[in-house]
Amino acid sequence: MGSLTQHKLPVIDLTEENLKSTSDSWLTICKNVTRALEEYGCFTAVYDKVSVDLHNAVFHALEELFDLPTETKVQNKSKKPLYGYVGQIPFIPLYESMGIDDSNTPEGIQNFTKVMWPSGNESFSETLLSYAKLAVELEQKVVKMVFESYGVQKYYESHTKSATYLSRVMKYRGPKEGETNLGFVSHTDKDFVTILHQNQVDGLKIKAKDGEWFGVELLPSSFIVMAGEAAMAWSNGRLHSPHHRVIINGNEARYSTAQFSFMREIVQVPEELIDERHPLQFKPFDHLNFLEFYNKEENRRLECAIRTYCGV
Ligand SMILES: O=C(O)CCC(=O)C(=O)O
Ligand SMILES: [Fe+2]
Repeated sequence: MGSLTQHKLPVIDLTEENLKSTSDSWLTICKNVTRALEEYGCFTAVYDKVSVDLHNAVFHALEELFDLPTETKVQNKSKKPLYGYVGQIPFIPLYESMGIDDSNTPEGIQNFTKVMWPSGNESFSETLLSYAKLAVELEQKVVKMVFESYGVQKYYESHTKSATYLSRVMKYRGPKEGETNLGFVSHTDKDFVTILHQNQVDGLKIKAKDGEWFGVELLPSSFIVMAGEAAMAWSNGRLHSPHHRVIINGNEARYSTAQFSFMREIVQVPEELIDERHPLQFKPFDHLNFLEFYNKEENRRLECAIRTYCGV
């Protein structure tokens, strides 16, 4: 049955220029951001710090990366669960991805680059690092806004210090005749906040709370900001971590980047977010241990892994 609601993802202008010139107060914008993350679990952020040139450079760099032989790409490995190469999976044949740990630091990028190009690739490293730093800025801006709107800004600094970033870079090739167009299966992110960006090929689908799936169209200056299960637990269930998947229509390859934030320190619900109307829903948890838990075969299909892991 079709729904009467035509969902459209909220679009929030987070450019410096808009934040300076809008008649809305800072707190109003913070509340709009938080409301979008409560209602849809994500929104489209307009953010022009990533120039069109940098956007183009990132996706050229990713074409060069994915053109490497599979034997090289599978060398992207990590001790951490879910951090390395993913691809060659029969039920999602279009999908391939690699993880760059600490992508916002020169060391993180270099560690990745030297595995892919043992003799170095300065332009790849520079491009990806510049991009990751700006994506982290966007993530931190959004997290600050959420903390302020909940009146818990006093925890913002320690939260930021605890955050580490993983960039997952992805390629979805166009489907061949008769092949599935499912790019990636429905899932929720397991991190705190994800920043998604893509080349000119759309494909991301979001599941609204009423169960309806809807598509997202993105410009080079727009990013999807999405709450992961860790943010949902931290907010004591206020923020929504949405199911999403990727469907590829047409033959053009889609490239995208997902920047995930993971916490080094124990994550816990601020006491300000617990009261009679909002009793504690999640015990304090270790983010990396949660990933280990989710990585186990028997836990991969849980409806809400974080609730099973540390729900009260
Ligand atoms: O490619 C995309 O737009 C989404 C990727 C995604 O959902 C993920 O890596 O968790
Ligand atoms: Fe995702």
